[in-house]
Amino acid sequence: MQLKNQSLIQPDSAFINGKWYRPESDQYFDVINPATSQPVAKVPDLDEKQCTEAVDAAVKAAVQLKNMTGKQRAEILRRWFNLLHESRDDLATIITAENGKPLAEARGEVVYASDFVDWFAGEATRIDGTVHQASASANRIITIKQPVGVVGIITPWNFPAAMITRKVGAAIAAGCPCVVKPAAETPLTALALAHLAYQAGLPAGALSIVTTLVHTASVGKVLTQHPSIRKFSFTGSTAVGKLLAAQCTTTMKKVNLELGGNAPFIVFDDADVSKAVDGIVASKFRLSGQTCVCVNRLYVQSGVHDRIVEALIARVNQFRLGPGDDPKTTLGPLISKKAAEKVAAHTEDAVKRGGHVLTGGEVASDLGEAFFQPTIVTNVAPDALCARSETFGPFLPILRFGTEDEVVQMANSTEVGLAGYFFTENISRAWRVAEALEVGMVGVNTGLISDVASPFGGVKESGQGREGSRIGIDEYLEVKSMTFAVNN
Ligand SMILES: NC(=O)c1ccc[n+]([C@@H]2O[C@H](COP(=O)([O-])OP(=O)(O)OC[C@H]3O[C@@H](n4cnc5c(N)ncnc54)[C@H](O)[C@@H]3O)[C@@H](O)[C@H]2O)c1
Ligand SMILES: O=CCCC(=O)O
Repeated sequence: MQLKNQSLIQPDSAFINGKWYRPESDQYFDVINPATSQPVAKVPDLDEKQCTEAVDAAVKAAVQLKNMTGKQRAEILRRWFNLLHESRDDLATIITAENGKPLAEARGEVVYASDFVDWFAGEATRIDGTVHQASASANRIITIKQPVGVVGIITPWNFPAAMITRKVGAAIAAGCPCVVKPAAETPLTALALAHLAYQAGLPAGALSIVTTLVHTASVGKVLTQHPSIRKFSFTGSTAVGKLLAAQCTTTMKKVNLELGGNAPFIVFDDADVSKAVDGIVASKFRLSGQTCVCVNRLYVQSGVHDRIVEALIARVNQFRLGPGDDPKTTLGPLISKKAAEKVAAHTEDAVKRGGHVLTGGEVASDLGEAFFQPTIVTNVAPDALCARSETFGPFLPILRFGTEDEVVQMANSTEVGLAGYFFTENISRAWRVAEALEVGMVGVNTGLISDVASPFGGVKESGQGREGSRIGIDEYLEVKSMTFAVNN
């Protein structure tokens, strides 16, 4: 991989205790480029012992980070932000090589990821307490906020930079060291981020990157069960999140879970059709449909159904499917062959239940095993697999509906609730539906809701807690109340 700054990738190394770490063992795993199915690098397959070393280093760093002022931590974060910004082309190249997303999207992710670092640099200087009126007249009560302690973090492959900085930026701002296990598909971005964080002046041990494949479960046990880790933060599927949250109960860690979604997108008859189509395309096809907030089910009211479908087909047929490093590509591969097979299975199931494939519908095997054609299916049954669970691919199932009550009921009929979207020009309906949707985040007349300033998180089985925004730092802080007796 050709980079301007070749030091962002070190051969065969992880990053532990402030240094590139090359273990003596011969256990490594390949990082695969999804566009070619070929290896782009190999990284160490670290085990629970090496993860524990990273935790021990973090325990030492905790004292140092806690004793810094918020302003000092903010200065480190600002320098990190500047380095991320200067390295944005290289970081985008690394993201595209291991994740597959088109370079333009990868650059966008670097901006999004570094914005979290900048944002939390600001929050580091605003960790304030409160004053309370005591019930007993002799007492005075104040609160302070203190860092929760060492944080264990596990992240997915779909945003190899942003899913890390959204957590680590907040944790460092609060004064908490982090031990991160990135997804085995995308460890290189995580390692480059850590290298730049130390160049920015992070104390040794404050951020370690434990790369692993074979030892995923045992490393996960260290991060969820080690008594010195006080907080565990996870982004990934609901199934894995449930397992890891259960492991955390043995030591009663604070837990933050950002899990799977199944976002409904509703277009009412009174919507601006052209804006709605823009919103659907932006939300559905970002990262080839592999984001937790992507539209998973599109509900269109009968009066505008045919116009919406026609406009969507025209837009989808303009996509150029190809490898992410080709500047002409507008839609990249999925993360793996298995991911493409899942989209094929959802297509097949929808068709079996009466769905009509209007465009796409197949693996684009001429390009590679992880490419799937952008697909639109109409007449989808409410009980189809794609309506009940995340497809995580460039597959748009369309369901027709009649009334507002009916569609809100269908939108809410899932066990998850991360994002939901709708388009209407009726202000009363906008309030009603926004309040009625059982999700953590709503897009009203927009398909793009991700913003560092907006609290990110879900309800029901989509998780617990909120990341980003001015409340995201609270995930890494404990409130301590102090009662002072003034009349002895
Ligand atoms: N809510 C959010 O903010 C958000 C953001 C991005 C992705 N997601 C969700 O993530 C999922 C896609 O990501 P994925 O396929 O990487 O999810 P995943 O749950 O399979 O993996 C996520 C991480 O968990 C690790 N992991 C898996 N099994 C483990 C175990 N037994 N012990 C320890 N670690 C383990 C993986 O190696 C990876 O690092 C989707 O469901 C998506 O909606 C949610
Ligand atoms: O995949 C989920 C995270 C996407 C985002 O933060 O916009």
